[in-house]
Amino acid sequence: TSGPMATVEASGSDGKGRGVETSVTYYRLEEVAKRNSPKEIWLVIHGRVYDVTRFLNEHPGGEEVLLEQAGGDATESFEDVGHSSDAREMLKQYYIGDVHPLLVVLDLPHRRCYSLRFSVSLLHGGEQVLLRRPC
Ligand code: HEM
Repeated sequence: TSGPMATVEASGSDGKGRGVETSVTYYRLEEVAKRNSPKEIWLVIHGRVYDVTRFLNEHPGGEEVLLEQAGGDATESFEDVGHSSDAREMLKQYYIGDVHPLLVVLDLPHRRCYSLRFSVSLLHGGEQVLLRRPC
């Protein structure tokens, strides 16, 4: 299979009488893993998927570090650098969807080692969960 696993649209009220609509596209980890070359680079940071292809030659930290993380979970390396709030703000322009939490969990028994973070809430702003089996 290919393409995003699902797009979930939700609408509701924000409690102040205003309508709120949210749309989240969920990707399988295998889909992300394919985008691992300079032609197309996707990264996962805190359970969110970013297409950083057009950011590659603009990254102040260089292309190399992004290529190293391409197609995988870059949460730890992104946080280790101590990126500024400006850098965190920039993430938004490259956001394309989320990693689906349930699929990630189901896939774990097949993996020898892993370190995965994702947000539990269907909508944004949920708790972060870290699942880890060290290599
Ligand atoms: C879309 C994701 C990313 C964005 C938007 C981003 C953005 C930035 C920005 C704006 C800076 C300048 C310093 C700052 O404002 O903090 C920076 C520096 C840097 N970034 Fe990233 N970055 C991303 C991903 C990564 C990843 C995955 C790594 C992996 C190691 C990384 C490593 C670095 C390094 C080493 C520097 C240089 C720090 C320095 O020279 O002081 N970045 N990045």
